[in-house]
Amino acid sequence: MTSLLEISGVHAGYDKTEILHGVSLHVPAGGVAAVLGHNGAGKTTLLRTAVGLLPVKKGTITFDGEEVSSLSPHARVARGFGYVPQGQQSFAQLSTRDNLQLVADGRARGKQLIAEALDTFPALTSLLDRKAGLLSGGQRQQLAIARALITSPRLLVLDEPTEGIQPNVVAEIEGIISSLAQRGDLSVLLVEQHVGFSLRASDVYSVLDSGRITHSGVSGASADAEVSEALAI
Ligand SMILES: Nc1ncnc2c1ncn2[C@@H]1O[C@H](COP(=O)(O)OP(=O)(O)OP(=O)(O)O)[C@@H](O)[C@H]1O
Repeated sequence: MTSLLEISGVHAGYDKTEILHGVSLHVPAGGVAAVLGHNGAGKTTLLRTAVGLLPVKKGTITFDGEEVSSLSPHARVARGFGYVPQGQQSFAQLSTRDNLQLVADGRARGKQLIAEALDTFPALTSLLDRKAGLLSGGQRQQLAIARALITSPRLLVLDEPTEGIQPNVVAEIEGIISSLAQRGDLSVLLVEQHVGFSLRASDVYSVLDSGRITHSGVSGASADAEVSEALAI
């Protein structure tokens, strides 16, 4: 598998505090890469650096063969980055429909893109008139991913999509991520704390510990023991 995203020896952080100390990983084209790690390991910092919200101090980020390390977040979105931050963010006072419409506005195939997003998340169809702030955590997460899909990303960057979500809905989100990855035209960089979920939904994994990748490899049930040991769980 060729890589869509290559992160090579990246150092990054906040002002004078370096959080990532030379992180390297790749997202296979049409595949899913999972990043696992404890709270505070630097997972969100890594995603924010990947999408351009934090500067790369050293190292490179390459997207589809082009170095994007110093491109703005906007320029990365234009190339096909879609970012779903932690916390299922959407406009709480707006309806589900308006939350989708806001992203679709101005896009040539806006209507069709909304229809496709609703095909992926049929549960949202009956919630179109409900304010986003009244949706459950799982429904809000679906809305957040649906909003990102309307931008037709080539790379979907997901930060802990199961955080704060009931176990039965976790399985649903897992199924959706797996089916998105089957489309072939979409790659996913996924940060997750659930080991089983991450290894089932991904093709490759990396374990991040204190800003360094300590373990990485091909996902699957056989990786479970190594990852659990790496995370000491
Ligand atoms: N805006 C900030 N300014 C300074 N330090 C920060 C900032 N945001 C996060 N940090 C620090 O960076 C480190 C990594 O945080 P980060 O949020 O990337 O970890 P994480 O692995 O995503 O954790 P979690 O699973 O809890 O979300 C932590 O020590 C955190 O305190």
